[in-house]
Amino acid sequence: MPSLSKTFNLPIIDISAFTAPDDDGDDEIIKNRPELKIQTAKKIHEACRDVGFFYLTGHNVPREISDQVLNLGNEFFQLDDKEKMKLSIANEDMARGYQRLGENVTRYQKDWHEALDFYKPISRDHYLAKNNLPLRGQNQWPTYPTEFQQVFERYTEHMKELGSKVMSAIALGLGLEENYFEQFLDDSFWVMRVIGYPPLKSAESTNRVGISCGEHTDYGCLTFLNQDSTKGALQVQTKEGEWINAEHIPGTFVVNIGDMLNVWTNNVYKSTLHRVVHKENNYRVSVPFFYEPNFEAKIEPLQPCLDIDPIKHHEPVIYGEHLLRKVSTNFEVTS
Ligand SMILES: O=C(O)CCC(=O)C(=O)O
Ligand SMILES: [Fe+2]
Repeated sequence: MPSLSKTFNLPIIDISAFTAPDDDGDDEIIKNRPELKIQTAKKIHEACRDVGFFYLTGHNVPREISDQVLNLGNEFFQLDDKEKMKLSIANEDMARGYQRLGENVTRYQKDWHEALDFYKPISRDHYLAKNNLPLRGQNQWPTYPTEFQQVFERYTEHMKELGSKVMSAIALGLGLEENYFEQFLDDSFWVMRVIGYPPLKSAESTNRVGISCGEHTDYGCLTFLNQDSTKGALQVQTKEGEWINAEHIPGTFVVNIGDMLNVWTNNVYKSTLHRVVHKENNYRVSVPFFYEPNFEAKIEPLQPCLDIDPIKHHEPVIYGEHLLRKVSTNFEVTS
């Protein structure tokens, strides 16, 4: 039976206790930082436990740059197909690069979006390169718009910094030392997708199309979604199985947790199902940044979570192996 979709307010959490620089002049934060950190960590803990999704403010990523990445993404997708296909994932490693409409699949249905994917660059002696595996290649940067690479690389630095701050808050919220996760994240195998969504109605005569992006959980650690102002596109499933809209709120990121945090917390935190159903007439752009563990990181249930429930609900996972399994089922490439 189809579920209803309605607008619902996901928690909005201010992370400035973790992000505000010591010299930014906000005396209130500087004076009360330890206490504010604990309050913030508690809010994040509750959001991760209860919904797995929240909005983030106070993140210190300049608005100008998060708007710019959306605009540059939009400009790129307006190029003609021939130009875009010059960056096809088939040129490289079947993961880094451009995927045209319908090339992404979720549960055997084509997703109605096109995308450009970037991953952490790797060296020639990386395990992936030596074993000729997917992800072994180089990122394929568009030459037009000309400032694309430079802006997205700056954005990546901001997002890695933010990812590590949110993970400090998560560590505190779980009763761990603030820097606990650093050992697993200091060489984060991040992923950044630039996604373009034509209206869903443009897919009507195409075979096996599902929705704009089929329902899924994210497979890593934390996702920071930068979405344009299109209404009603991103939907999140509540514990009750109802689909609610995660509308654009200017100046925020939508943050959700991925499967690795579900393993780390032995199911205390949920990686929540979400999907995109873009019914408006405009061309929608979103840029999710996936802040992920190191490729070699071994993820297994954490002691504070086992103190609550000693039954281990997950076997240890090596993040890179998990990633390769996921990447190999994502695309259906036709020439
Ligand atoms: O475009 C969006 O709003 C969400 C995309 C998404 O969930 C994903 O790429 O994992
Ligand atoms: Fe997602």
